[in-house]
Amino acid sequence: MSNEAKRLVVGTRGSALALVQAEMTEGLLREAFPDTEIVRKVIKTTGDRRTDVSLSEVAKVEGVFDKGVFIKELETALIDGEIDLAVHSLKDVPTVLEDTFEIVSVLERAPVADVLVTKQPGGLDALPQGATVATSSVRRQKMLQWLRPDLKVCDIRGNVPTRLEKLAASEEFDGILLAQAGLKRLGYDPEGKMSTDEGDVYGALIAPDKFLPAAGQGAVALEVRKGDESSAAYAKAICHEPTMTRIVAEREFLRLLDGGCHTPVGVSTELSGDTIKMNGIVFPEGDETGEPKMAEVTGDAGAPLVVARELFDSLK
Ligand SMILES: NCc1[nH]cc(CCC(=O)O)c1CC(=O)O
Repeated sequence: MSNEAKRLVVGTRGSALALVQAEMTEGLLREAFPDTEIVRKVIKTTGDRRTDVSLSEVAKVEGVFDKGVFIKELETALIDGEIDLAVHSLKDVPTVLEDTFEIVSVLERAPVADVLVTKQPGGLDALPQGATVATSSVRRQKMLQWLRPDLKVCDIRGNVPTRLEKLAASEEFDGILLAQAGLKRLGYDPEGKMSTDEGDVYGALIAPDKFLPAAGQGAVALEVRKGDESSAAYAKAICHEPTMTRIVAEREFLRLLDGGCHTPVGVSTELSGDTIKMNGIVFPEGDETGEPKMAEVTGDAGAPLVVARELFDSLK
């Protein structure tokens, strides 16, 4: 990197969670590069603008490629040179990027479980027969109805704090499903009482061995223009390698299944020494209510793509 006045512009969405994740990124960058000015630019995405319809509708209505609804405008800002580095929740990033972009780094991952948040404490076991749970994720819908066929599901939109408020105020549904990572990063206790302006709600973890997370859940990804070696070097300097190994494996598995965010797929990984253990679950698509397919494989953590393919092959 040259010696002229150095400046790096970090682009982020404006949601409370996105801002926390941007702050984490900027903090690490400032520590590693005290001589570089780290600047933030907040960008509104299609997904932030269209909170009136379901997420799958947003992609269709707005003509945004698959699940890029939370990233498209950040990528445009990268291309226009308005920002040098885009910070994303990795879960929201499509498994296949346009050729112009590259995910070059990830921050240390937060816990990956899903959390059931309800109006009464007690978690899943305390939810009455026939209760309704709101979620916009097909994976969460399918997994929930597989564990509890009596439950009904409905759609919900909005950022994490908004969803908690909607739950506290709702007459229509009794619970929502959220990522432990997002709640934790926003300062909520995912295993206890959470206060909102509309009242208190209660979180309970769902064991991730029963309820597999989305690929990349809890990870923060840093994206640059392909070929922008300077920005890539900044990002790579703060990369958490064990997280990178895991998310490469998880995203490869999802890519092989050709899944976007609307594919009912769960995947989890665990590193121990030189090995990586992967668990996968795939639900039949559409309105079918068949049994899911599940598999577990263990392999060389140095070859995450190979292990992901083994998991994929064992589910075919
Ligand atoms: N599109 C929603 C989204 N994207 C990332 C997170 C949470 C943080 C994460 O899982 O990385 C959430 C909300 C949720 O699932 O509760």
